[in-house]
Amino acid sequence: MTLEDLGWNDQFAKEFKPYAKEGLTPARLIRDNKISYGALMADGEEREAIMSGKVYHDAECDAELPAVGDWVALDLSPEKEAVIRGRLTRQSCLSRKASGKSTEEQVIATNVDVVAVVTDPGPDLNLRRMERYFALIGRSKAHPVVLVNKADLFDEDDCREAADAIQALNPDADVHITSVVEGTALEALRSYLAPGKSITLIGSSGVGKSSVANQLLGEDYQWTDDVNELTGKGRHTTTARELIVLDDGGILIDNPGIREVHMWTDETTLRDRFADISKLAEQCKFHDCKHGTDKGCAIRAALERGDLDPARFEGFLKLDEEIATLLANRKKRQMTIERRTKRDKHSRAKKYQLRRDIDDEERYVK
Ligand SMILES: Nc1nc2c(ncn2[C@@H]2O[C@H](COP(=O)(O)OP(=O)(O)OP(=O)(O)O)[C@@H](O)[C@H]2O)c(=O)[nH]1
Ligand SMILES: [Zn+2]
Repeated sequence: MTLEDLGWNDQFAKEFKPYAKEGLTPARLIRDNKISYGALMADGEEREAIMSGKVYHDAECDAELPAVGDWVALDLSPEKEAVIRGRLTRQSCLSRKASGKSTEEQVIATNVDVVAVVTDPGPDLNLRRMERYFALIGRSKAHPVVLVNKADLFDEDDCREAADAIQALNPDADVHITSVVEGTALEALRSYLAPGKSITLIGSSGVGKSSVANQLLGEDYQWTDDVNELTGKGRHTTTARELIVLDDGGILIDNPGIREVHMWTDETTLRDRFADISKLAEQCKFHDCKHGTDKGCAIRAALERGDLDPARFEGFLKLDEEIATLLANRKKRQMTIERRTKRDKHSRAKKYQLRRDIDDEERYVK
C-alpha cells in the first residue's frame, strides 16, 4: 500500500512538509476509539494514536478535533501510543449541525470524495429529503451521486421518472438507476473508485447500502456492530474500522454518524415541507388563528384563491402530530446517542488530562 492508495495527494504533501522536517509521519485516521484513534500509515500498519495536548487545545470546537478521514502528523517515538501532533486541512468534510439548540457542528467524516445517496424509486423516494441530502453533500464539497436502487423490482418508466426528478434537483449529481441483485449498483460505484478515492453511502434503512457495500468489499465484512438499544454498547469497539481500503483500489467510509444521517434529515425535511405555509400563517389576522372560520385567515384566503393545495394544507395541520410520532419512534435511539455523546465528552476530557500529564512530564525532562 502507498500513501496515494490511502488518499494522499500533492496538496496534502505540500502542507505536510514542515511536519516532515520535524521527523513526523503522515497517517490517515481510520477509526475513532474515543480514547484514542486508529491511524493507518503508508506501510499498511495501523497504530493507536492519541492527540497531543496542543492539538486538543488548538481546536476551538469539537468539529476541529481530529476525525475519521483526517490526515494527521504522527509522532511515532513514544513506544505505546503514537501522538498526533497536527492535522492537515480537510479537503472535504461531511458534517451536520447537532440537533436541538446547539449550533455546534458535528463532523461525520472528512476527506470524502464521493457521497452516494441510495434510494428506491418507490416508497423511499422523497424529493424534499433528497434536497436535504444534496445540501449536506454540497456543503461537504464531496461529489454527489445517487443510486435509484432496486430497479429490478420496479417499472422501467417509474425508475426513469424518479431519476429525472432527482436530476432536476441537482444538475451536478450523477444519477444512476441500479440494482444490487443485478450487479449494476456495484458497477456504478466502481466507476468512482480509483485508488485513493474515498466514498461513503447514505440513505434510509433498507434501501440496499449494506448489500452493495458488501459487494464492494467482496465478502461479508462487518463494518460496525449493531448498537444495543439498552446499553448503547456495541459501537466504537476497537474492531470496527470506519475506513477500509478496498482490494481493487478505492476507500469505503462508514461509521455510526453516517448511519444516522437519514434520521435527522427526515425531521428537518418534515419541517421544511411546510415552510411556505408557516410563512403564510404569519399573515393571519390573529396570531392564534386556527385557519378554520377565523376572520382574516391568510391560509383560507390562499385556499379560496386556489394558491394553496388543500391536500398540503391537511398535511400542514397534521405536521405537529407527524413530528411527534417521528420523535417518539426515535426516542430510544436518541437516548442511545445522547448517552454516547456524554460518554465521548467524558473520554475526551480524560484523554486531554492524560496528554497534559504526559506533556508536563516531557517538559520536566527537558
Ligand atoms: N430486489 C432487490 N433487493 C435489494 C436490492 N438491494 C438491496 N435489496 C434487499 O433489500 C434489503 C435491505 O438491504 P440492505 O442492504 O440491508 O439495506 P441498508 O440500506 O443497508 O439498510 P440498513 O442497514 O438498515 O441501513 C435486503 O433484503 C436486500 O437483499 C436490489 O437492488 N434489489
Ligand atoms: Zn389562519
